[in-house]
Amino acid sequence: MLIPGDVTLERIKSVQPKAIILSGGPNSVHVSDAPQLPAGFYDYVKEHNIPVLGICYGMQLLVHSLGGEVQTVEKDGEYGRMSIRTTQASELYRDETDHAQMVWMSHGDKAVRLPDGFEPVATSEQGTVVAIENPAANLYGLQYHPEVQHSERGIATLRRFLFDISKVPADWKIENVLEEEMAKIRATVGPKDHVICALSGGVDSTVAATLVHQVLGDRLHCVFVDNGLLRYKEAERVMDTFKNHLHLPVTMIDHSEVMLNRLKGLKDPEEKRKAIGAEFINVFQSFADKFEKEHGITPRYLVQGTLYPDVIESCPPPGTGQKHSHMIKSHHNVGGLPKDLKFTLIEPLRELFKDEVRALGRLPALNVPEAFITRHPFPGPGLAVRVLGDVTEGGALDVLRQVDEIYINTIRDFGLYDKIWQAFAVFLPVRSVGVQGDQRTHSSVVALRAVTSGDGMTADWYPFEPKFLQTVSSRICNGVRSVNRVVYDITSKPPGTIEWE
Ligand SMILES: Nc1ncnc2c1ncn2[C@@H]1O[C@H](COP(=O)(O)OP(=O)(O)OP(=O)(O)O)[C@@H](O)[C@H]1O
Ligand SMILES: O=c1[nH]c(=O)c2[nH+]cn([C@@H]3O[C@H](COP(=O)(O)O)[C@@H](O)[C@H]3O)c2[nH]1
Ligand SMILES: NC(=O)CC[C@H](N)C(=O)O
Ligand SMILES: [Mg+2]
Repeated sequence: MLIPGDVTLERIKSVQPKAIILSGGPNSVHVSDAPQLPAGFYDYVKEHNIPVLGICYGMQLLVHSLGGEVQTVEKDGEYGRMSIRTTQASELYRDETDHAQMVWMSHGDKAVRLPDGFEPVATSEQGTVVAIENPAANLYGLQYHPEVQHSERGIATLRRFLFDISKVPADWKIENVLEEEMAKIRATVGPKDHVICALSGGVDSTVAATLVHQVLGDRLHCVFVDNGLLRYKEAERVMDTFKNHLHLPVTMIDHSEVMLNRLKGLKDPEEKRKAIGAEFINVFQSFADKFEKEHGITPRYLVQGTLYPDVIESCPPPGTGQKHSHMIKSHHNVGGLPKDLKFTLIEPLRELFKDEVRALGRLPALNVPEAFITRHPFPGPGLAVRVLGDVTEGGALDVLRQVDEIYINTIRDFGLYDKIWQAFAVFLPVRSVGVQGDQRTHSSVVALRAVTSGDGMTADWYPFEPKFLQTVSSRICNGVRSVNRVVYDITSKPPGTIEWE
């Protein structure tokens, strides 16, 4: 169970935890309103012998609150990939002494003195203490993120903490999520209610729509919006696949003119995201109004394929108590929603990550075709977050469509599509000098991005072979007249994000 970091001890007691994980967060323990442990926390966990694991900020909080010292480092922050090594036998790693692994880090503070009773059991290449434990008190800390896919043995360490040290039963099953979410929909939506589903052709909304459709049947009305920010021939392709493979009734609404007019002149990524979120809702509202006129019933519910990362990265919604997390970017379907939203949202995937959604979609009960399950994610704001700045300037969207199509086709030609989690091109708001056919050119620059990931929360850049890069670069410059330079993005997340805006 997830509960906010600033709850009372009574709230913690009410869930009768078998183990407690204190998560990471953007604060430093030295900031005055940083999340603290409630008074009496250590007495409570000691009395009930509840193991506690602090991750990143959580570990720093353990160290700080128990009398150790945490310092903010000026240089040598650790963001992204880092090698660590266990230094002695421990409870967390059992007898794995002197064992190296690659982990993912994201911190600028570190523990420089440990509280009494704690031992350092692993350190990073840069000498930072990255794992600590006090087994007698059942307290553990990891400075890196074991929960992310790129931490090699992270899941094994979490399993060790939860199932061996804490003896928590391993009974979470994706099948249970399916049943619980279907039951929630049955309990929420009345027998005569009609529901709209925002359907994009992506994995998440397709799985969400299939799940809701099983409960509501023809009272579900799927709407696919052509927002003018889609990829090359995307609208035709999506409508075609729905018709031929999924057999869900979908209405396509062309909103591209309104959307592009609204985006004219907008340069700030957040302003763009908010405008797009609002326009999406305008489309669903008009659809609901029209439905009411025709059928005398107002659809009051809106299904979206929102995932947990969309929620974490967006401005924390009011009332969730998540005041300590930072807004990274407003996902159009969460932080980009207008304040006066008239729909009640149905988001059956809201607490899941992408790999879990893929597993859900593959369950025989849903049986979503593999072509949907394995698609690379494509963000709702589409090419608008890949044309940096004003998307309506200088034909950038068209150039990007052509470049993206060549890039993805080349990835397919090289048999790499399923090895890459997401790949796309970015149109940069700069021009570079080139020479083509002995003529000077002053033309566009595009960046290519390809990442590996499991859930989109962290990512690493994909190490293409030189042969691929040579081929794709010449195909793009030869095939798209106004591009004379191609660059490849070699930034992991963190410190970058996957999209550029
Ligand atoms: N063009 C669109 N038309 C209608 N709804 C959309 C569109 N794009 C996005 N949405 C809605 O916004 C939600 C979030 O978009 P997002 O891109 O994260 O998910 P997805 O498209 O379903 O899956 P994926 O992440 O694999 O692309 C979608 O699940 C869907 O409900
Ligand atoms: O539907 C979406 N609406 C959005 O506003 C949005 N912003 C980012 N993304 C997708 O989320 C994943 C993580 O992206 P970032 O590292 O850029 O935050 C990547 O898969 C991104 O493509 C979005 N999807
Ligand atoms: N990811 C985190 O929990 C970061 C913790 C803290 N803000 C740091 O930079 O050290
Ligand atoms: Mg999408």
